Amino acid sequence: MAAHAKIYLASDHAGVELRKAVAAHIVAQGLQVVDLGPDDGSSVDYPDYGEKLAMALSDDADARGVAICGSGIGISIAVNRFPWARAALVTSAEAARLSREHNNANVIALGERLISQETALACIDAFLATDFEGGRHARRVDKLTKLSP
Ligand SMILES: O=C(CO)[C@H](O)[C@H](O)[C@H](O)COP(=O)(O)O
Repeated sequence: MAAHAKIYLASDHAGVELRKAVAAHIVAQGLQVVDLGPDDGSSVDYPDYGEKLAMALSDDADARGVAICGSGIGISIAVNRFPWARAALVTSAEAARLSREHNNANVIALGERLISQETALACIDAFLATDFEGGRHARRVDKLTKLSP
């Protein structure tokens, strides 16, 4: 990942605690975080924060995103409504690594209610440290971009 790249974070109410832990973890590595909220655990709707995150990535090809809700499912569905987003919902560092190597994922989605903080941070580390492999995977990712009904 480019050293100057921004990492945007967003969650719903069920992802606030993990999002704050992820933010601190990334900042401690000297990387740039933009936290899109919400600030506290008052109930909000994941489509709204998925949209905020996707829109923040719309004109920044180097940027990455972290999307968190209770399961990671709702917010990953929301983010993937936007054609420039490739959000990967992962539960292991191995899956996070593959999401970068094979899928060039620009967003990692996590479920605060389903995985431990330790696993989540290991997923983040793998996601940030891994480059896209290109080659045959580039052909497939290009096809993803062109898919339409
Ligand atoms: O989208 C989800 C479930 O697939 C997320 O886990 C949400 O965070 C969850 O639905 C929120 O549920 P709550 O009962 O309103 O806290």
